Amino acid sequence: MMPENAERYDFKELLKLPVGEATDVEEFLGPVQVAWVPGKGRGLVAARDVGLGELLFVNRAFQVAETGKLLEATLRKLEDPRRCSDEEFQSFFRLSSGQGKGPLPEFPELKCRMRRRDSPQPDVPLRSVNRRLVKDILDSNAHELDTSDVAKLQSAGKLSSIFLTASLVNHSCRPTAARVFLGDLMFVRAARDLRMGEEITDGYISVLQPVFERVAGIRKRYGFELHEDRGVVETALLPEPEVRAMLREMDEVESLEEFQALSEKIQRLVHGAILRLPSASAAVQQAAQRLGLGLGLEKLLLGGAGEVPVLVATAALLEHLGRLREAAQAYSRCCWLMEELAPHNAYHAKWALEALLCANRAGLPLAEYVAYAGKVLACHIGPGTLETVLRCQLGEKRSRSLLAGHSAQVRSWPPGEVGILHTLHTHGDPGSVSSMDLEFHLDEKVSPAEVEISVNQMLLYVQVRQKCFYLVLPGKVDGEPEPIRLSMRGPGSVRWPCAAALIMVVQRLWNFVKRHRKKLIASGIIAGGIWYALRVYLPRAQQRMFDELMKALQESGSSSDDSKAQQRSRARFQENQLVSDDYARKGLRSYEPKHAGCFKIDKCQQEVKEAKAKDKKIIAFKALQEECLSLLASAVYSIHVNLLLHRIINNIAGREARGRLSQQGAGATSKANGEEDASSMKELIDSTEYFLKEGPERMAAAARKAVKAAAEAVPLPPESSVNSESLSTFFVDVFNRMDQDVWENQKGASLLPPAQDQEKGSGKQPTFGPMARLGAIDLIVCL
Ligand SMILES: C[S@@+](CC[C@H](N)C(=O)[O-])C[C@H]1O[C@@H](n2cnc3c(N)ncnc32)[C@H](O)[C@@H]1O
Repeated sequence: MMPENAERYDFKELLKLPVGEATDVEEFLGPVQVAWVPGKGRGLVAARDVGLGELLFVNRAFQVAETGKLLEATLRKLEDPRRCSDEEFQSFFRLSSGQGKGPLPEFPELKCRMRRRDSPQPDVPLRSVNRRLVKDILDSNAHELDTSDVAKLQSAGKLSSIFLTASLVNHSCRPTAARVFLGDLMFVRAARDLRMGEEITDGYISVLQPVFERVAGIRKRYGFELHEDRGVVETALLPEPEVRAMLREMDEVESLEEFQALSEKIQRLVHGAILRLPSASAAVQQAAQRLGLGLGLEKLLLGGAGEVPVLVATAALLEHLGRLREAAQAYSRCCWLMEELAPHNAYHAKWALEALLCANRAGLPLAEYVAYAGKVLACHIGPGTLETVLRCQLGEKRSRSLLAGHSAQVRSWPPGEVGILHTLHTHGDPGSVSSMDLEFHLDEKVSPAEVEISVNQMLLYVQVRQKCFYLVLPGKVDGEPEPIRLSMRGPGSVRWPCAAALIMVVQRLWNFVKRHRKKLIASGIIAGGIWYALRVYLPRAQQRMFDELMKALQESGSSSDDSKAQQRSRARFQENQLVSDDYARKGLRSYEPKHAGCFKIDKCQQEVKEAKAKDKKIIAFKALQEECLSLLASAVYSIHVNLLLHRIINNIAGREARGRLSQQGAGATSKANGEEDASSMKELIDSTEYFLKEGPERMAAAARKAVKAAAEAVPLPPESSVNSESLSTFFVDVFNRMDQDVWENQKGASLLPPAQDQEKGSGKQPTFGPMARLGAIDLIVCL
């Protein structure tokens, strides 16, 4: 890795090195020389005009060590002649030990040094070294190496180092140089265009802080006072209490909206400050003029009012929320500020990369973002390093597709910013302005019709849409300057605004499609599925649901009809029951005396009374008991049979006949069924009449027989006492026997008139008609 000239360093390899790693790479000394700088001691200046990004020098660390161990490591190296040459030893002790710590020697000679190998001679005596002095030199000149990890390629631990040439670089709150650490080397480049003799400066502390914090930080850490034009202007225009209030608010802000609101507040504060410039003291105005400010004044003041951390937080939050287009713009705006504050330092490089990556994810056209990030990285690390850094971050394939077709053409403003860059040339004496040429580079989103320009005293206002820019003129304006010659340049072609806009839209669409091919295909399939579901499946499903609903409604309607019919039929049935029970009661009036005449209760009582002997009395008693129980059983059974026959006639037989009628349809009743129903009904009516006339005797006989048989199974008094349980068993037995006699054995003759016994003489028992019989059995089971 021997550089033939300044740009022959192999950055692909250098970028892979861990921070602080020793290298064999040759140092480089470019267009720089040592000079006295008023108020600062020695410093490095440009030996000729230098272009932006030009390599100024490459310096190898004299010593690298863990932070906190640098002093010991440096002492050991200085003491040992095998490791530290006399020339290096002398150069080290020519370094500043801090302001006011003794006179500075003449300019040390700048030279390139090869990496020194430890000498093999074993017996060289060690040097004696002033520990205190070494400590002071390190305090004034040491660098921490943990800011170089821009590309996130290297894991920078907490390492400190001391460089012999780079230690001649003074601090500025508007640095002119950018440095990066690669291995044990420091690369220093021009961060702006430099004129011959212009000082090469670096930021010892963060120059993104307000002036009072920068002053205090330098005083505390390096022990010298800051006297700079930036600080003078800032102190005069930005009142410290107002900036402190902003900083306090910054600590309390929690949401994106609050950050955005705070950013707007800071911008209002800064715009108010700029308007105060014309009424500021002559010293402040001269300091502003020396800074050569145009838009830079706004940027510097925004930096001093704390806009950068607010903007970085806003960008990070937008990125986190997936609002990538806005995030890309916010990072671009950070870069826009850095152009003035600390161009091409590690932060600037980081935010240029973030803007590019967000724009890529947002599907924005990348040409400008690539060009800008390429420019910033070229000035921060070296030419062509964007590709290497992207490859390490995104991988070979993605970085290649991101960079495809984009030339690394260097553009001098951050993309994504609705704004203008300007070069301002004035003619006439300094101190008054009567005519000027202004050249605006508009970005493609701005047309000249959207730009308004007005001049007032030292300020020239340029209003682009909602944004206001202030240009501080190098002298007072005498009246309205005439003529203002304005030329517009840049990609914002206004000749064919519609066509240009259309082409831009198509281009963006095409880029988007190319980038998100797979997602678009998947989205198309999903959208097709949703369309099918909505247009085809949904109407079908709705129709099916509608049909089912109608069916359910019909069913519920018919079931309610059914239940009404059931209610009606039940009411009719109950009414019929009442009617038939009434008939049954009337029938019993003639039945009762006949039934009573069938039982000889009085005679049995008499026999009990008349019996003298105990056993005869018991026999008489048993006969009385059987007669009474038979009367009871016969009476109950008769009542039931009587009710039963009437209910069968009025309800059951009638209902069965009606049911058959409705099943077959009105008027469709078969003749055979009709005749059968009529003959069954006649059987029942005849049976009822026969029962009421002849039944008492037959019931009494059946009851007596059943009681006699049951009394043999269930002992009765006086042999045994009875309780409700034994009585219940007894009567169940009695009625079962009566059932058998009357129904099951089909000795229906007891209930049937002799005329019904059609097969009389045939040897067969007479029976009920099948329908009447079924109904009767149902009813008996219920009873
Ligand atoms: C790293 S040295 C820079 C070179 C130093 N001027 C010299 O002559 O060796 C740091 C010292 O330079 C001086 N210095 C650097 N920047 C300065 C500044 N902006 N204003 C005043 N003194 C500065 C301070 O004395 C500081 O301690």
